[in-house]
Amino acid sequence: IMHPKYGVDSNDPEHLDEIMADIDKWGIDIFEIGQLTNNRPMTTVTYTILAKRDLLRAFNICSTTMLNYLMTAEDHYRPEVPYHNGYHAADVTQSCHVLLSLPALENLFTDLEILATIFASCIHDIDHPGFTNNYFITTGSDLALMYNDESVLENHHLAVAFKLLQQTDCDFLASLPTKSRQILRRIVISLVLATDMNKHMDHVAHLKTMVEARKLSGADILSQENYSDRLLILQHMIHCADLSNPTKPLPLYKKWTDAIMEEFFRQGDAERERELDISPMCDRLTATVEKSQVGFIDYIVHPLWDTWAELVEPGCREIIESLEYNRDWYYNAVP
Ligand SMILES: O[C@@H](CN1CCOCC1)Cn1nccc1-c1ccc(OC(F)F)c(OC2CCCC2)c1
Ligand SMILES: [Zn+2]
Repeated sequence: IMHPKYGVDSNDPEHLDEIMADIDKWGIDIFEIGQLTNNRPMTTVTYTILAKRDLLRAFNICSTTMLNYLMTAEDHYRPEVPYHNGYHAADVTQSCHVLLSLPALENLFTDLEILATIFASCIHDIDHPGFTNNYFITTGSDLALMYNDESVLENHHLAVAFKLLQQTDCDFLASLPTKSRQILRRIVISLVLATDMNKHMDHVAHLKTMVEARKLSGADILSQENYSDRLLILQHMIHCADLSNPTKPLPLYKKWTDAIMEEFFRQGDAERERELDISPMCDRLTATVEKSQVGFIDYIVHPLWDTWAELVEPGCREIIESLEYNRDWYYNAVP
């Protein structure tokens, strides 16, 4: 059967054609894609990328099954959660798609590794409840009990995503040989676990070590890195994509900031209600949004992207410039 061009129907196909022409560009408007597809940004973006990269054909994936999985997965993101919903999933997936195409990474990854990265990105926050790992741990939730306080949400996202494959007509990996399924599962688990902010410092340190080692060995291009280095690069890539909001065009960045702050404030409201300590930046009565973004960029986002930029230079120059422009904008907006 034939499917719509981007996998989903649109109320304005011509306009969607225009927007989707930028699918390979940093700064595509994910919010507009959602408005044109009845809130299906994740399915639209992921299906388009997999089809464009010819991965559906490469792995003999049935389009109907792929779309069944993507729609079901997108239905398992919670629309009432301000930030961690299908729009964020679409954003991280499309950002990884652009990073995978950087010249320095050309011909480095296998099709299976690329499929795994796109799959991991689109499900990496599935069924996110809109509260942090720390909230579930300190409130002694069943989820923290289930995962022994270790990467609680990330383990949950993985379990939900793989469970959905067991639904009839959703197993888009059915035609993969068992060995490939096992390799893909291994990569997806490792990439989603890598999005745990607790792992941030280890990431940056580990990638810095690899970049330094390559400098010493004089290897000027990334080629045929060993498996563990390739996996490390993909882990860093999805983490960069997850923390890429401050590197996007300012109007988009501001929308992401409004969304995450509302999500954090709702957690702060719940903590106040339960007479718990209110987490940093979660108190809507005392928050300093602009100052927090400057700190977020200076201490977390810029150091992370600086390391990445060194690995893939000069592919990220514009992205870093956009980040530095945005940082100055928020710095000057501090009341
Ligand atoms: O929570 C963040 C890291 N923690 C580290 C410990 O201190 C508090 C912040 C990362 N993270 N994790 C999930 C979502 C986000 C996250 C994503 C986009 C964010 O801002 C903007 F780009 F939209 C964002 O901003 C928060 C509020 C002010 C500073 C950080 C957060
Ligand atoms: Zn995320």
